[in-house]
Amino acid sequence: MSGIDLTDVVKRFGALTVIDKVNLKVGEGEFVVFVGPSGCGKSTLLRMIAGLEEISDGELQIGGRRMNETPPAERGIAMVFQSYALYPHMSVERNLGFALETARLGAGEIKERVSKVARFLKIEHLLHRRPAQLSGGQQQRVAIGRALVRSQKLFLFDEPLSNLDADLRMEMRVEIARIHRELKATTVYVTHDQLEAMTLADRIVVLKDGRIAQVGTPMELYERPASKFVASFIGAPRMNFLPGTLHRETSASRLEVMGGTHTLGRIDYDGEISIGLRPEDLILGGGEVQIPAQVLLVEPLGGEALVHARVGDGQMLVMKVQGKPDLRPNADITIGWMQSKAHLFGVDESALRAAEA
Ligand SMILES: Nc1ncnc2c1ncn2[C@@H]1O[C@H](COP(=O)(O)OP(=O)(O)OP(=O)(O)O)[C@@H](O)[C@H]1O
Repeated sequence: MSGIDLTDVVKRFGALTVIDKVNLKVGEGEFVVFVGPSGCGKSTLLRMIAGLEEISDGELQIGGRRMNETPPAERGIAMVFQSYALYPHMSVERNLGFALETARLGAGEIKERVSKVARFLKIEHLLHRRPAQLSGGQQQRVAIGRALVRSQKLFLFDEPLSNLDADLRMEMRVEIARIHRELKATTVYVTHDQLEAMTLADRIVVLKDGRIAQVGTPMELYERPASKFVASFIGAPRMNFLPGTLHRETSASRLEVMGGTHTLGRIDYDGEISIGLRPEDLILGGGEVQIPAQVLLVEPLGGEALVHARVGDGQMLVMKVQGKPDLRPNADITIGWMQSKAHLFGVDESALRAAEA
């Protein structure tokens, strides 16, 4: 039993509240990723689950048992940090087996478990090296191996890949996904990296100022962000925002944007809004709603390109298009979108939805 249950969990450092009544259930075997801006409390919350930070208020249960007062070593967790924290003077083999030595397992069993994990992570050929003789990716594999060797049911990762270059990050991301698929351990993972969050998570928890802004599957957060904050946080390049106005009428709403007026399904809201448009949902020279724009810059990315354009009185938009469009700076273009792809946010920044038909 390794599900996690956080109830009204609070963390204060002196007068500063950094985790503010968080409620969250992580199911057994689930992979949950914490994301949010720097300082929002991701690591603190993870460290509270690990027992490395005390819980000021509220309750933490793991596997249905209260853990607030339980020391880290007795929580049944394995943690992998950004800094690999390997022992520099020990071989990879001893680094992997050290926790088992301190748990007083016999030499035969330690050797067996270490070689099984080394085989699983494809680091058997490195067992006799010291950490300094390994690449960053290899060191991180050893750090993960050290967590695996203890056969815990709950894994906590704190930005484990952020010291690696882009290629290695991708390789290790695939590796972590494989480990989770095969071992099905409950996993909580903190990252800054969109791609890691979107590809690894069963559910993403978006934190803001020590509170949960939204919890959902990656696609739920991408397709139905609950607020402008979540919308701008999930997706790369970031969502564009244009100012607009909604007028509620008897059976429909009228949307004004950049001088044009459009009819939408009825939304129970009147007044100024922000229209959120993902770069990949903008259409060059098409769409139900179209606005004039001027090209600023085209960035070719290979199979696709980012077109930066100016609309209205100096507002900027980024559009993702397939191939390499033949557009010069200052060219006049039309940018459009389908109504169903526009995300509308009220002045309080929460998402506005059309009334169900
Ligand atoms: N020991 C401490 N004493 C006082 N304040 C702390 C302590 N540790 C963390 N904080 C504060 O708690 C808040 C949350 O920090 P935390 O490291 O959890 O954020 P984070 O979301 O993980 O940030 P980052 O993405 O930059 O790692 C920050 O405002 C931080 O300054």
